[in-house]
Amino acid sequence: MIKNSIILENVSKHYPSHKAVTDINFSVPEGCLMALVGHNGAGKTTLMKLILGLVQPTTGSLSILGHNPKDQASVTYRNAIGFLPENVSFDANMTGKELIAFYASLKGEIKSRSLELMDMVGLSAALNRRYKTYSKGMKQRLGLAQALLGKPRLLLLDEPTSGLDPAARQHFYDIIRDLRKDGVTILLCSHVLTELEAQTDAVTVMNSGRVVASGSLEDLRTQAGLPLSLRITVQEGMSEKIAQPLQNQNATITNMNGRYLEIECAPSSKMTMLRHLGELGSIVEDIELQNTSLDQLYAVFSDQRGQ
Ligand SMILES: Nc1ncnc2c1ncn2[C@@H]1O[C@H](COP(=O)(O)OP(=O)(O)OP(=O)(O)O)[C@@H](O)[C@H]1O
Repeated sequence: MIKNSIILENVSKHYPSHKAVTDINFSVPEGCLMALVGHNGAGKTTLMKLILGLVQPTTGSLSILGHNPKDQASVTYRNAIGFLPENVSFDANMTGKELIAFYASLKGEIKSRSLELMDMVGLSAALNRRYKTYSKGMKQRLGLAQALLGKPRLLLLDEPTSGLDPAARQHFYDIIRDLRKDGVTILLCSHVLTELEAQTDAVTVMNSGRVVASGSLEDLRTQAGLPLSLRITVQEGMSEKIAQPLQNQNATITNMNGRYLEIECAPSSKMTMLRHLGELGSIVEDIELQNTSLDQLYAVFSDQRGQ
């Protein structure tokens, strides 16, 4: 049976001045990477705070690694949670080595492991430099090393790649992949949808404090109902000849020249369309299926108000 590391049932957090999140339902299976996306102020950080037990829900219930964050009697499970906040900040005058040693001692982690983590995030050469001399990307990487102390089973990462250059981003996702191989569950907030697309198992889209869509990219593509795009390469001069038969199959031609046709069709008629193209034999030289990107899906769902 699939175990869920995070379960939220009808969770709301209403402040006197603002309804931060309303009636949230979603779960994250063990070992899954769930991306949480939404406009500024959509409620993503509030959800993370609820999961961490830093704020209590106005209504609804949460189960985090099998525990209710409200339950003060079972705080030890929190050692299995790592958190990287959006704006990491540490004591400016301490060195990286001193800082990681301090957080390691709080988590009961041995010193050698903290140095191993600093090496993993590429900060070995900066161990003896003061935090205030670190670049934004280095600060972020120190934050990640801190979040990984104590071998967490659940990681909450709020905009983890902000300030990282492309190589450091790549390195960050390499670390994430290794953690996932070990079964770590990850909830990651980000505005950088293009880089998330290849990394996530599932996406939850929030808008105005509500979940407007949640599921795998495939689920979201189905829910969005956007047409499927195909780019077809044909023998020179043959595009016009096959345009009409394709239109007869309910395809819409969006672009065409002698060698190429771009068409859109309903996702449900994908196989019919592919079979039809197969029957055209050697006229068709190549077919490229263009999946709806997370950016396009986000545009669809973020325009919707919560359900
Ligand atoms: N303690 C609070 N009291 C009142 N309103 C709050 C409080 N905390 C958050 N809010 C409001 O709740 C809404 C959701 O905030 P939250 O920080 O969760 O959004 P977010 O999706 O993380 O945004 P961002 O992407 O900008 O970080 C915002 O309108 C915010 O002003």
